[in-house]
Amino acid sequence: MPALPVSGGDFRPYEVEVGTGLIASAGRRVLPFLKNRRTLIVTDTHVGPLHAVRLKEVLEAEGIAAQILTLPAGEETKSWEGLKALTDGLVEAGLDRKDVIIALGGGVIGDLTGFAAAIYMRGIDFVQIPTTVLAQVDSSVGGKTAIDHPKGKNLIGAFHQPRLVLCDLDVLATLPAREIRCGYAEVIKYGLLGDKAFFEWLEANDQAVLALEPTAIERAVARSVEMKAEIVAADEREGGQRALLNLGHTFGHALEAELGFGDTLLHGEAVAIGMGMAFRYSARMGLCSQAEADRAVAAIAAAGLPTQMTQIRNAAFDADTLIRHMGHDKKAEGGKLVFVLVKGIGEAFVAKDVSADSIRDFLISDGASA
Ligand SMILES: NC(=O)c1ccc[n+]([C@@H]2O[C@H](COP(=O)([O-])OP(=O)(O)OC[C@H]3O[C@@H](n4cnc5c(N)ncnc54)[C@H](O)[C@@H]3O)[C@@H](O)[C@H]2O)c1
Ligand SMILES: O=C(O)C(=O)C[C@@H](O)[C@H](O)[C@H](O)COP(=O)(O)O
Ligand SMILES: [Zn+2]
Repeated sequence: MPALPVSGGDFRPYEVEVGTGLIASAGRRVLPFLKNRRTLIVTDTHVGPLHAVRLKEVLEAEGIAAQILTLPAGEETKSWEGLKALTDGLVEAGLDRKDVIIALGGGVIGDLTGFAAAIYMRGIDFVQIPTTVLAQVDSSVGGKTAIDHPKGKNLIGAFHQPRLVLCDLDVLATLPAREIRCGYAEVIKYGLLGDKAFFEWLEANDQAVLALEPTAIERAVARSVEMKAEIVAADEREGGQRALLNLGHTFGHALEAELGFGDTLLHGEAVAIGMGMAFRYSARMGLCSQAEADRAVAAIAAAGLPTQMTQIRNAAFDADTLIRHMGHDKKAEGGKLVFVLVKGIGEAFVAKDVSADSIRDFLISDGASA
């Protein structure tokens, strides 16, 4: 399929390639961006043994000197410690401003490498080779890079767009089923926030997407990237409509923060629950019909994703503690919470007039403790 452009915004345009055999031809594809014919591949301990050596060989066959830096797999690496290890590695590798780093991994490696690229020598280029469904459909595109802070998700970061994104569908074959479901949460998010026809296609094809059937996964990734590219081009810095990509995230990030950013609750699962909550809250407030909310929740659950915080653990989450976490949400303005709510499936909007009391009442009705 033709490359998808991310262009039209106030940033240097770039392309997202979606297809098979992209790592096999990565040397030729990244070469135009490498002035020094050398690079550092940043990966993690799961992806490295599976895909990094092959990428290095492909690059070397094109005359590109490639080193590999492997960081521990998992959300914990999106931290000051992970950033220190990576920036130390960049210094040790002697990379200069004309060099390009390659992020080979999921959203953790992509967000961390993008942030390191944004600050190393005040900014060098990077290429994204996302290896999870989630990273292909969401995190590799759009230039949000960050690490987590114990108080909140992605609190330390920068906008820094990649030069190129290669979404090689072949690498998804080694992905655990739980991670495929996490990626699906961000895929269905696009339908829920702004494309009811895509949502309906997903309702009918969810199992084919989850089974990575070639035409289904290609369509799911391509449509997601297309929607993200359009929104990012219109509003790179989230002054307005980019916030729609945050559907489910105010609730989801609060749950992630409360659980300490480990693997008890993965980001995609948190977003799945958060979207369930956003639809239930919207229905409770009379903004959307109960039938639409039930349909959205049923479609998320049909993919084997959780939709309620009561599914995470037996002990109830404390409503006020969750609201405190929400206070660290980057959408909050002057201490007021901002939520992405819905009028129906495919009709998300940004709500700035949400009272903390109504959220508290909702959280308690949804399983939190008072
Ligand atoms: N920047 C953005 O716009 C954006 C968007 C969405 C999510 N995110 C961030 O992305 C992160 C989540 O990303 P993720 O879900 O990709 O998690 P991840 O990077 O932790 O990857 C998930 C797991 O799969 C493993 N893995 C990755 N590719 C594999 C492969 N091909 N085969 C086998 N194992 C593989 C990883 O080692 C890890 O254990 C979160 O930190 C989230 O905040 C950022
Ligand atoms: O690209 C965006 O914009 C998003 O909101 C995509 C989200 O899926 C992603 O999780 C993002 O990292 C959240 O951003 P944050 O600004 O809420 O930390
Ligand atoms: Zn997300």
